[in-house]
Amino acid sequence: MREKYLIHCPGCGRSFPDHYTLDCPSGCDALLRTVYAERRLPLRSLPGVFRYKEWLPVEGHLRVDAGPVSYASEGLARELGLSHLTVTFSGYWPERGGRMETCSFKELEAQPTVLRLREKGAGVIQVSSAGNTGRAFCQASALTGAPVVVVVPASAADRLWTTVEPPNVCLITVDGDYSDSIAFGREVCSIPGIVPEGGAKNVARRDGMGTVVLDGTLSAGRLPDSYFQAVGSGTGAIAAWEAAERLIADGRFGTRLPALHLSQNLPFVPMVRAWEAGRRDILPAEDMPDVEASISRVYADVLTNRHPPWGVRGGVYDALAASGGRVYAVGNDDARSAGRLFAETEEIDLDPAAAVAVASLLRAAEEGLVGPDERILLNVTGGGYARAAEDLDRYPVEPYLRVRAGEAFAGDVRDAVRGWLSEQGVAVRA
Ligand SMILES: Cc1ncc(COP(=O)(O)O)c(C=O)c1O
Repeated sequence: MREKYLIHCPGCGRSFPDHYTLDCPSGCDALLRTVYAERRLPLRSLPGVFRYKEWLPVEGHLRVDAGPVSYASEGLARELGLSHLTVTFSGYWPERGGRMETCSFKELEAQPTVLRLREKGAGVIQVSSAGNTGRAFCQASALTGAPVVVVVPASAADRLWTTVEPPNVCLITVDGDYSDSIAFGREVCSIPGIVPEGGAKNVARRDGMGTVVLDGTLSAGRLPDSYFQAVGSGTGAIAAWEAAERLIADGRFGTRLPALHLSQNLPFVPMVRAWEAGRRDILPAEDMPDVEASISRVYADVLTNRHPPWGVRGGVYDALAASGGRVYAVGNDDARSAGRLFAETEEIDLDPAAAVAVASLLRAAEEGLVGPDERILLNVTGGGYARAAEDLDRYPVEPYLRVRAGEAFAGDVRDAVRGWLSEQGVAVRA
């Protein structure tokens, strides 16, 4: 039987079967990609994101309604003088079919990732997050029963909730920032049986996010000329580029890559600075000066990733270069007023990150960086929190362990996580 997909390394050119593979076995510094046997996108009559199952690295599917929804904008499009604006919305908006109950596109990543891991029998997944990603994985855990270890800064713990109970989550809060949580999460993965979710390296995350471009393109009938998104790690932007390449190879939707228009929130804009300086490297002193202070001042704090996959082969720099893209540094006031404008014209509330993307579109339209008749895809990466609060139950995820920044992952702390793992029926070696 032919394989549904293979993993391909753009570094050495080798292709191989997937064993939940995150890195090239030859050690190449490149993001691995999936290559699907089906070149033409077949659609499945399945719910949510699994409609695009043939281009997801999974065999089965989950019975979950959460997927991207796309529509031709009228209100915002009129306001901006754009004749072909497609909005692809990830969040809770039942009137439009939006059923992502944790309200962000991180559910597009979490569902195929949890399923891929289960199918490959790779172990229990570990996720470090500042909020939306962790919440999406808690929800995936609650829906599937899959055990998940989530590490977050203590200040973000109240962002972790689900709309169904109970998630099977070992929540560890770290009394420090997002970087401390990432460092602690790495140590947790030293326990055999716990595997890192892999971030941008994980093809299930990228292909899940790439469904935004699939959905927006099918809705509009052809590939967009321009694609707008706010970026923190930029994984969604890489995913958009890869999905667009697949649609070009499909042959039915156009031949040109959409230009990526990527935005970050001032004053923390490392990718904007590195791009404007024409650099493949992010230099902390130049691109992230006063890092703690600037992170504390942004409106959309989910965009404050200090280690984005920028210069790696197949990363964000390459995606911008290949597509002839642009970057935008958006101030808090502009983001807030763009969020209000969206709520007035489209009638749904936005995640602050999505408001940053809308602000970049406003600027592009005002400055003529996009033409009035261009076909535009706006990736609204999160929203509908107010709507969800009216309709849905909310179950907070309680911390299982609380640790200090820099605390060693040893002794009682390590034993506690091992104890939790064995409760899940995972064999834990000494
Ligand atoms: C709502 C929302 N939009 C955009 C982003 C940026 O995504 P990425 O970090 O993959 O670039 C995030 C990241 O958490 C997010 O939660």
